[in-house]
Amino acid sequence: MTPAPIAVALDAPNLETAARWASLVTPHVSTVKVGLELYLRYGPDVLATVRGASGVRIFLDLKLHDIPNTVAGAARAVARLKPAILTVHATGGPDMIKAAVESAPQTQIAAVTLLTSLSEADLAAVGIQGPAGDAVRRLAALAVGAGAQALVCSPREVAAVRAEVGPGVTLITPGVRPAGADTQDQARVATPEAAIADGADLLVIGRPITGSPDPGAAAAGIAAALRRTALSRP
Ligand SMILES: O=c1ccn([C@@H]2O[C@H](COP(=O)(O)O)[C@@H](O)[C@H]2O)c(=O)[nH]1
Repeated sequence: MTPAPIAVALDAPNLETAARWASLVTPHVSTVKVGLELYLRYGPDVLATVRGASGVRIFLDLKLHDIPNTVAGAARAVARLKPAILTVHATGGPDMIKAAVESAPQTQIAAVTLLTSLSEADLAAVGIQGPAGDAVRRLAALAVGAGAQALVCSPREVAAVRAEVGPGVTLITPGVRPAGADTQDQARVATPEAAIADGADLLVIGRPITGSPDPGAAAAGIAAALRRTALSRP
C-alpha cells in the first residue's frame, strides 16, 4: 500500500518517544516531521534517529526567520542532513526565502504563510486585518515568486492558495483534525478529507496521532479514510 500523504509531527519530549512514534507510523505515512522541540533538545542527530532503518522522508520544521545572510547560513548548515523539506517564514520576505532556496538546493523550501494557531482576531491584533485568506494568498504568491517550492497554510485556505499558485507547488497543511477531535491550540482547522479534497498535497498531523494510545493504528485509520475519500471521488 502506498503510504498516505501525511507528515506526522513528532513533537515528543524525548528521543526515545520520537523514535518509537516514527517506527509505529512509518508503514502508513510518507513523512515524519521534526520540529523545534526535538531539534533544539537533541540537535542534528535527531534526524538519523527518527529516519531509522525505514529511511522515511524527513520534514525539518525549523521555521527560519532572520536576515537573508543568517538564513542562508542556517539553511546551509541543515542541508547536509538531507531533510526532504525545510520551513522558513514567508514574512521574512523574498530575499530571505531566496537565500534559503539557494543554500539548500536538494531540499524543498516550504514557506509558512500564517500560523494555523492564529484566529482572525489574533491576526488583527498583530496588524493583519481582514480575512486570513487574503493575507495567506498574498504571502503565498510572494514566496513562490522568491523560489519557494512548497507552502504551508491552513486547510481552510488551501483551495484559494492552489488557485493563486497553480498546480506545481506543494501545499502542506497543518491544522488538521479528524471530525470531532479536539482542536487544541489550532484555530484554522479542517478534516483530513476536506484538506485533501481542497488540494493539499501533504497533511501535517501531530497530536491526533501521537496522543492516541496506539499511534500506528491512529495513522492507519486516517490513511484509510483518505483512501476511501479518493475512491469515492468521481
Ligand atoms: O502554521 C503552522 C505551521 C506548523 N505547524 C506545526 O504542525 C504541527 C501540528 O501539530 P498538531 O499536534 O497536529 O496540532 C506542530 O508540530 C506545529 O509546530 C502548525 O501547527 N501550524
